[in-house]
Amino acid sequence: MIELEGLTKRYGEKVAVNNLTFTVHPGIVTGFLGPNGAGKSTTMRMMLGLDNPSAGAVRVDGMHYSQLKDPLKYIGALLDAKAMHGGRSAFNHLLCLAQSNGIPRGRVDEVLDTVGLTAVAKKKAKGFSLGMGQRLGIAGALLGDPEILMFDEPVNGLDPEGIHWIRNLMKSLASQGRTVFVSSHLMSEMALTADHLVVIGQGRLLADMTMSDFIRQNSRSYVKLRSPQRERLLDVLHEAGITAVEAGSGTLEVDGTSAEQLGELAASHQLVLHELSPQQASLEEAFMQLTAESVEYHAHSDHAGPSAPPAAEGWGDGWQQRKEA
Ligand SMILES: Nc1ncnc2c1ncn2[C@@H]1O[C@H](COP(=O)(O)OP(=O)(O)OP(=O)(O)O)[C@@H](O)[C@H]1O
Repeated sequence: MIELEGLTKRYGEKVAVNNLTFTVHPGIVTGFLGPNGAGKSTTMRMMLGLDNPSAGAVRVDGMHYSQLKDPLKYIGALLDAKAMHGGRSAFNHLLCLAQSNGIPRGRVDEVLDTVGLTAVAKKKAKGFSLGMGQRLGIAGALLGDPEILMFDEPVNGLDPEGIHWIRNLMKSLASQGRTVFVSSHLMSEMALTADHLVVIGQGRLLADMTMSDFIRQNSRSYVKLRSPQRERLLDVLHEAGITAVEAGSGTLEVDGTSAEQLGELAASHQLVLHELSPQQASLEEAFMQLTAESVEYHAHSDHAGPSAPPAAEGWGDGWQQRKEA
């Protein structure tokens, strides 16, 4: 596992990472999320001993990175896929890494095969596409057969087949009992891959919980109801002390009561329902709700009126209005 304790990084006045304490556990994929500039890369660099913390510590299997003998056998990482000697072939790049970490030569062919680069193993890395570079970086991470893997934006530049491949790779690494820690801005992808989430904003820890708890706690869940006996249904709900909000097109929305309870209530009054559907926000909506206040860099649309909110805050405002309705 990886343990962070009070991890802090200051660049002059700027506190890039602010007193982060959390543990990344084995056997699951942990997603690492945060808006641009939140401090994800800085945190990952400190986890790998590439940057020194201003305060606090990171332990990998109970040790500091610098104490690990042949670190690639403990922790494999993809941080910046372009950070390699472009003049070397893919094979030679991996061979150099293997030789400097006491890893057998035969492992190079194995990882090239795993990432699908065997056919271009002798080609120079500088001629590689972004996606091929990502695959080579992933091969480097897998080289030492480590128990801990860290990937910073691993699907960057990959085509849909490549994205599918990396998703399955991460899940299978976790199912083998390894610790998998991955950052990504692609929320739909993260929702499909991660079991657990660590979310930071402006360097601070905002959430450390399972994917389902995160979505539940940071979004509005409600039940959508439609009935040809709408007025009667409204009366029944009112009598039961349940508040329903009219959402247009004859649809009602109810907070705080389960679909099961609503269905049974309707049935006990012999009311016909055309729709009874629990609604849950997506990871993206939950993420934007939680991080709206810690987004540093807002995009402003030229077409939006002066009173239009920044894109990242739009959902939050709308949600508040709906919640209050
Ligand atoms: N070497 C540095 N010197 C000064 N400031 C830095 C340095 N490295 C990072 N920062 C600042 O620290 C903050 C965190 O940056 P970091 O790259 O860790 O964020 P991030 O979450 O990885 O962002 P992104 O999602 O955009 O990649 C940013 O405000 C950044 O400008």
